[in-house]
Amino acid sequence: MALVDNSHMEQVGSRMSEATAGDYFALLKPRVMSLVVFTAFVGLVAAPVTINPLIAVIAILAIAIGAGASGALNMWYDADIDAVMTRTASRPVPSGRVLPGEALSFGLVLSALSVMTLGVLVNWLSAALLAFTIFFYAVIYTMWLKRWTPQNIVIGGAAGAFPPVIGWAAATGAISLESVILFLIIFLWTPPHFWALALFKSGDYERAGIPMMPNVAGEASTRRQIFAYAVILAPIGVLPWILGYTSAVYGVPATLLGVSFVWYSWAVLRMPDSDRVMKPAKALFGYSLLYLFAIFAAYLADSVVARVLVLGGA
Ligand code: HEM
Ligand SMILES: CC(C)=CCC/C(C)=C/CC/C(C)=C/COP(=O)(O)OP(=O)(O)O
Repeated sequence: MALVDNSHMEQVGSRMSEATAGDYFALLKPRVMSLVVFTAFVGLVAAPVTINPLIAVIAILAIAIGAGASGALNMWYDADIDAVMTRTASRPVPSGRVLPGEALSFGLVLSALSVMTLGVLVNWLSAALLAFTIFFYAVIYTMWLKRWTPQNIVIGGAAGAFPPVIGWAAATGAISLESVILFLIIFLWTPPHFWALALFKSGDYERAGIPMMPNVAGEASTRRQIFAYAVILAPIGVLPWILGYTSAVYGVPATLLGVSFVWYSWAVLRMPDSDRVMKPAKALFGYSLLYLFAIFAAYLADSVVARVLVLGGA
């Protein structure tokens, strides 16, 4: 059930907007999706096969376009709530630069294009996973969970965790335990990543009527849950090393990154209730981005080192 009025999203006749290319680019959520695409790239490169470089480039481009398309569909549907949140009010649709119908068509065309490209030129398992991920983010998360339950980003976060599995499937045509662990890392990372931000942006979500955890369960409970996810995430991040999938090139940084994640989350847990500046929450949000980039970069470095060693030994 929508908590806010959607009526302003009606398109006026067949009027065209005067959107620029930059507005369409913004519909792809390029900053967030750059990290999403990086995790897909790592899944593709770390998979234990040699993939044709041209096919690899096509696969990554298709995943990037599919991820962007899901962002455009999200912005089409969420225009009503984006309009009342300070962080999102100037996005292309709520600001009127792109009409809702244009954002919807853009998202649908790019979704179809990306899935078909992956299916025809790479393989149909990765295409099916991409289609499912777009559907999960644009429909299950955006149209349903986000406005309905404070567990929205726990369940919806699965969409953001799929890209390395898609990359892996593009390279191998299969899903393996190793790619499922990469999924788990992002899945467990998402709640602290997002709730840290929600703690210091809770006013925005309250105004928009979105049931994010701090508004529903309160700040103290959100901080405890952030800490719990961090404590589970830290060892799962080291699992690829423990299971022998990687060497210390990944294992050592993953351990340090995990310990630091728990440390930042501990600071959020210990934050006094009266702290209105929320420095620890802002620090954790920033660190969460560094963590995900660095742990996937370490995974990539590990697989490159392993290949070089194999080549050297051959
Ligand atoms: C349901 C899951 C997620 C939610 C609700 C969420 C939410 C957010 C929000 C609200 C922001 C604030 C800034 C903005 O709008 O640009 C943000 C920033 C960011 N998120 Fe997430 N996120 C999720 C998953 C992910 C995933 C899976 C990734 C990457 C793998 C990611 C990467 C980023 C990055 C890179 C930024 C910084 C963007 C910037 O500098 O503007 N997020 N996230
Ligand atoms: C390959 C593929 C399809 C990847 C998709 C990956 C994915 C689901 C990323 C989610 C990241 C994200 C921007 C969440 C924002 O949630 P929000 O919409 O609640 O945030 P907002 O308030 O900033 O719009």
